[in-house]
Amino acid sequence: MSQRTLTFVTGNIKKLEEVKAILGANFPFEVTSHKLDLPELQGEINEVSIKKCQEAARRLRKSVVVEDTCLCFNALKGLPGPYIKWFLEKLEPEGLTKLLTGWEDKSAEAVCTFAYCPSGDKDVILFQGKTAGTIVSPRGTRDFGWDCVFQPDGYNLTYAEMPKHEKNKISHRYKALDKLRTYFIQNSELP
Ligand SMILES: O=P(O)(O)OP(=O)(O)OP(=O)(O)OC[C@H]1O[C@@H](n2cnc3c(O)ncnc32)[C@H](O)[C@@H]1O
Ligand SMILES: [Mg+2]
Repeated sequence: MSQRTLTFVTGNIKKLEEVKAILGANFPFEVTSHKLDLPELQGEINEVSIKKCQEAARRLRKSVVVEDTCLCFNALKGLPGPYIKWFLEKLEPEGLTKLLTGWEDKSAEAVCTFAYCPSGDKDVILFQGKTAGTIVSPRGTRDFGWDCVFQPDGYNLTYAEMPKHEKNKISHRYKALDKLRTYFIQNSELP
């Protein structure tokens, strides 16, 4: 019997790896990916995800899942937030740490938002997960975004120093996918 598929639209291979590892074999849908670097509008976190999802569904003409990840510094009232990609690209991980030099508060929140746009439907369903942590000087591997500067609360290791399966048990992405998984198991006739 062929398994139903869920199309995850992303230009980021590391995200896709984590999504597959976290959902694992028991997820009732096969996750296939479509590489598309979508335009990301400015706005609040949920708004960015909703627009991104609608655009992906419009372009591919089918139901899709997209994901947007934010890194929010509390001292900066949530910035860089959805703009973290561009901050990271220009400043590199060292620069992210330096951004907080003038502030005592180094706390931050990693926020992951999956958005599901059922085919032909304007309504977008969001699944969000948050993990609190501290911004530190870079430590660990450099293979995924800002992992080397984010130390989750309760750990002495940055995400980049943790084995992948440890990160995947506590991460912002894990928490969001847990909600998405529950939804798709309860609505297994979708998409
Ligand atoms: O095509 P999409 O899915 O949008 O992929 P992207 O790489 O553009 O990703 P975002 O727009 O969500 O921007 C988030 C930025 O944060 C990085 N990032 C996302 N998840 C991360 C994680 O779990 N750990 C570290 N960096 C992460 C990612 O590499 C980007 O630089
Ligand atoms: Mg993006």
